[in-house]
Amino acid sequence: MKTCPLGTIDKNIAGPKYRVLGPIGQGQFGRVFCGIHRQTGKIVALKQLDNSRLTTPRFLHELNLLASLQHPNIVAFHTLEYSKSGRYLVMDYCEGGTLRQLIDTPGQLNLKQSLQLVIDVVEGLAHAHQRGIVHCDLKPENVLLTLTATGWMAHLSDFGVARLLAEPDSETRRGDTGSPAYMAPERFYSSYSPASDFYAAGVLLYELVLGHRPFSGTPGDLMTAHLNQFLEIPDTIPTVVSDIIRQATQKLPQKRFDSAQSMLKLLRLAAAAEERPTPISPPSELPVLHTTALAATVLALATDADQLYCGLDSQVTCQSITPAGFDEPTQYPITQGRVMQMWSSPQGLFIRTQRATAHALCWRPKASENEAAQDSSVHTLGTWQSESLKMTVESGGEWLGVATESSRLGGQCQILRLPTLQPRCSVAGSPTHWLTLDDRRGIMAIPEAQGVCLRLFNRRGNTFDYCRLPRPIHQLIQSQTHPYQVLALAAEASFWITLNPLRIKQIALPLSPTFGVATPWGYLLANQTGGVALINESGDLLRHLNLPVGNQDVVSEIASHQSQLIAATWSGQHGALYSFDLQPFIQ
Ligand SMILES: Nc1ncnc2c1ncn2[C@@H]1O[C@H](COP(=O)(O)OP(=O)(O)OP(=O)(O)O)[C@@H](O)[C@H]1O
Repeated sequence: MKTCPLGTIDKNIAGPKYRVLGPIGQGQFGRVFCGIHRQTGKIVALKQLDNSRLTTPRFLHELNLLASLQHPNIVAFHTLEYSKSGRYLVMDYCEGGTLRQLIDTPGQLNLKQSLQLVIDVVEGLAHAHQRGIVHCDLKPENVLLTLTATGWMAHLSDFGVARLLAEPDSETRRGDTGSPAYMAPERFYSSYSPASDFYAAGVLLYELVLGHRPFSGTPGDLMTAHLNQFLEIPDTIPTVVSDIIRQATQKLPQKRFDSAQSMLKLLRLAAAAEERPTPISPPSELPVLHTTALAATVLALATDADQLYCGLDSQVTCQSITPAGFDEPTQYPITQGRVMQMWSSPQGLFIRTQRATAHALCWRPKASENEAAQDSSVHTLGTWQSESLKMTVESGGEWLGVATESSRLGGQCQILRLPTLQPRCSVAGSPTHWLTLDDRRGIMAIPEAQGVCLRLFNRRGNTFDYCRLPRPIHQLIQSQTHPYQVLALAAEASFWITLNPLRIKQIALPLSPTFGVATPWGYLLANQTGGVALINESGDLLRHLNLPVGNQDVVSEIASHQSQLIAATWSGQHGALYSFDLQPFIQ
């Protein structure tokens, strides 16, 4: 067992060509891993095929079917790998997880997006049916998701139960039945046809639109319901959508859609007619805990266990946060230019400043126990000349990342040890954003024609392209509790990303955030007009809130302190520092 870059598992488990990054799931026939092709850097799914649980005929059956199917809406099968630990199917990796996970996160899909996912599914079915293959086990667990510029794209997976239309009867009775909650009536009698898949697609559409399945109970209850009960569809659902569900779920197969194309035609009509935005519940107003007047705009905010630091033009103020509000501030003049960014860390406060093309990093070391906080002074650690410079300080305060742009050399990123600035490694590239994840690895966002590529780099300066996001991002935030979890803020939606193994969630937000900070319970996002969104550690939207700031006020920075949100506002002449209690909203 060796330590692999993103966790502690045997990275050679799937043979020499692939390095395993982490386990992603457990199927009936073995574990599924996220892996990377060592030579090309392509991320793949490695599906282990446990010899004891998967008989050779069953295995050859799935393999044959998979190899004959190549379509954008079917998870692509690449090859079969043999290693000491067994056989592995190598498949395209779907970073969005399963449709089941998306359905179980409320508020992520509107009707148009749900229809688009069912269109994807039926496109995949159309391809399989053309090749004489009936899936026979369509359900949200067997639909995997990838990210595209327009949202989620669905891919059919798991053809383990699939049948060939021309299969003789004896071969079809292998005991693989499918999932009763989505099974067409004839499937309970071992009969099947493409219409059986349309039935399951109708149940899937019902579940996506209404948030629950039409029938529940034991397998026996489900069989009785599918054979005898009609689906009840509320009047609130647009007629064109309820007509599709009704026709797809007719009890007699011959009364359902006669082909995938005829179902697709109606689904596309319904999606084109559906332009309603997702309803957004009105935000709750946050009660103010404390407020203090400010004479200048706050350009940067940071907090530690009991202090609040405000970067105000060419000075930093430091004040205690007490139950009664903010104490009188102590001022530290900064001689290197304007304060642009601050990081609070166990080593003290780091301050990035800028004057024209001159950039500097200043440091106010943490006061030792017998030294009064105001005794510690601010030192300049280093200066850089560059048109543009991006800096990042690792949360432990041990590593500094500096990305500079040179017309001759292109982009160059350096990792330096803090506070000595002793070089650790350098990485080529011009990231728009980057983070040092720990003392061994970091992540950078490299702009591409459409969106960004997230590139990992290690302490030796090696890089590999890890995943792509379909939209440009304007901030990358590292989680406080999981170093390999990040939130990427983008217009319209943000992305919650875990890196070991790779998993991406697109979070539909009620606001376009300008500011974001990590907290012990998740992430705190805000825009300039006082809209706030709370995201939990799993990447789910907890609450949409509003700061009761004046009409003329613009939020210029935010910070978090325990369960408080601290916000600085500026109206052009006056400013204020507010604190708000988030406790009731994060439980
Ligand atoms: N290509 C893939 N990309 C990303 N994740 C995948 C991929 N294939 C499988 N997974 C993940 O692994 C889990 C298990 O997949 P698998 O297909 O083995 O199990 P299953 O759906 O229970 O199927 P089976 O009935 O064959 O056991 C899935 O739920 C999914 O989370």
